[in-house]
Amino acid sequence: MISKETTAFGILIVDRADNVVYATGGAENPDIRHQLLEDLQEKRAQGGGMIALETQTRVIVTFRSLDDAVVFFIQPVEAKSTLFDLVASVDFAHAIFTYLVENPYFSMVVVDAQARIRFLPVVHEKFFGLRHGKAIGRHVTEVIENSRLHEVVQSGKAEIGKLHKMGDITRVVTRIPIKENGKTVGAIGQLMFKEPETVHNLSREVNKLRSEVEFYRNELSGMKKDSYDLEQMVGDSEAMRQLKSDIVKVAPLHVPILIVGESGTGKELAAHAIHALSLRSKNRMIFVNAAALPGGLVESELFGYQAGAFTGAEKAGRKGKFELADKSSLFFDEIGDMPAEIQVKLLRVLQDGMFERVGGNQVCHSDFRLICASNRNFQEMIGNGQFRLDLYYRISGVTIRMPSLRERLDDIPVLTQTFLLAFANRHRAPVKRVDSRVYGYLREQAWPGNVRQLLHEVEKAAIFCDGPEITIDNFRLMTDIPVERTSSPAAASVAAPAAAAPSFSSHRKIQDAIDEVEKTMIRDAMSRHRGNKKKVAEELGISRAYLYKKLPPE
Ligand SMILES: Nc1ncnc2c1ncn2[C@@H]1O[C@H](COP(=O)(O)OP(=O)(O)OP(=O)(O)O)[C@@H](O)[C@H]1O
Repeated sequence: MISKETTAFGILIVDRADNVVYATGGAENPDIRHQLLEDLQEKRAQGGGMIALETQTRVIVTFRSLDDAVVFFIQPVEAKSTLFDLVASVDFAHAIFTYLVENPYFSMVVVDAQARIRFLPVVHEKFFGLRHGKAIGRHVTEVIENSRLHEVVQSGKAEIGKLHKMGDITRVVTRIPIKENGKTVGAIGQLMFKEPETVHNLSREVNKLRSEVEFYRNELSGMKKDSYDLEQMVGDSEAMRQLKSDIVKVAPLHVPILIVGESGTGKELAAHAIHALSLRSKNRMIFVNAAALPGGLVESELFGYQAGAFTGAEKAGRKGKFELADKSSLFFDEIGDMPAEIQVKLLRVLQDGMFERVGGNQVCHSDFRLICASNRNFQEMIGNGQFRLDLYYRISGVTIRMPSLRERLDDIPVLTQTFLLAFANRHRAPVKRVDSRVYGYLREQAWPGNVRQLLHEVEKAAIFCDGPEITIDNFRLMTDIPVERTSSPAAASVAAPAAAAPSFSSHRKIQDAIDEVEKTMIRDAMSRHRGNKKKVAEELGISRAYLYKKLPPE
């Protein structure tokens, strides 16, 4: 039977000859005493430590070996004590506690319920110029300038990350009330950051990230709302004015539109504008990239599938792109890259909007408005059997041709400024000015990658420009710009349905040389970017689909 005292706090002192010279409280418990007296030599050698003892009650013993004795402080803990678990399972727990109280970043000032200092780490004593132990028992306000630990003891409310000014020095601290059985028994003060600048830097970083998130959120919501309109298509040249006026005319009509033009001329932007100006604009435009359709899944992607159509299919079945585009627009990008076997499958749905889901036998109907885009030469493809003539008729109710940048050099200044403004917004940086000679220089370039390439060159120049003004020197990498790749792929701005693009046979011989240069450039860029196709396409100002076509089969 263990008496009340034997489970209480206790002290045990053992002299150099291993005799117990003092035992009180928990130290009178024979079980505890027996365990503490074991391996005394080892404990002396350790100098001090912590032990978790599992007797009838749980106790934590802290011991210290002095010159002439070993002193044990016994403290009973609750059955579910986390402290006990830590000390019992980590045999270097004592070292951890020492680290926590001695390391300047963790070390804490401890005050009791009367705000008297109970513990002040040595680093703090040195900082305040106090001799060791001199602060103990004094009211915290007498020792630490501007301390608020007494307020925290009073209020019982923590103060996290507060600035603490002591003379010329400002630090960031945390003050936490310590409670036992719901009562505030003291408080601890702890240093969080030596320099408040660290916090300012962190907070600046967080604000920057926040505004970037905000920016992308706005971008995204803009995309979701399909809020693209003609304003997104920057340019006031004659060619652009004509293009915009054509778009305004055809957008509200229920005719399929084919947008042709070289890579990077803004075909996708035009598709957005057409949708935004159409009567279907309140519904989301649905996208299909014909060049990126996964082989085995083309049909289910486009037409959807019936419940249980195949293994791995979603239980409830799934809508395909045509169904999703009901009462909206369906944008088929890179339609010229559509594999022949798929082309034939599109004929019916493009004729009357009727289709069947994969695995189903019910005929569905979708009221979609078709917008297609391609940088391919349809006349050539139709001529050599790569593209079906009947499909071409169905997609090209009206053909819109995007002017290349070379045909609208007057737009270079406004495009450059637009890109610089967007760049500055994105990076939260001031907008750079442009030396007027830059525009003349830019007009002289070949721009095979069109607006996309101009965009990339302007952004690169903004990165390389250290000052507030962009000069020709900042475009030095433009020596990399490849020679002109192709001629315009298609015909007049708004063409009659059957009007295919003009032939380019007169360019054939030059074309061979161009193809050769193109091959070399792609090969070099592939090796420079270690096969990263995205980067290669970006650098060369060509679309990824085009790049895939030009790469040798793997
Ligand atoms: N008139 C313009 N005003 C502002 N930005 C433009 C304009 N035309 C093109 N751009 C920009 O150039 C880049 C390429 O445009 P987009 O993707 O619409 O071209 P694309 O003709 O569809 O290219 P691809 O044939 O390679 O798919 C985009 O970043 C786009 O925002």
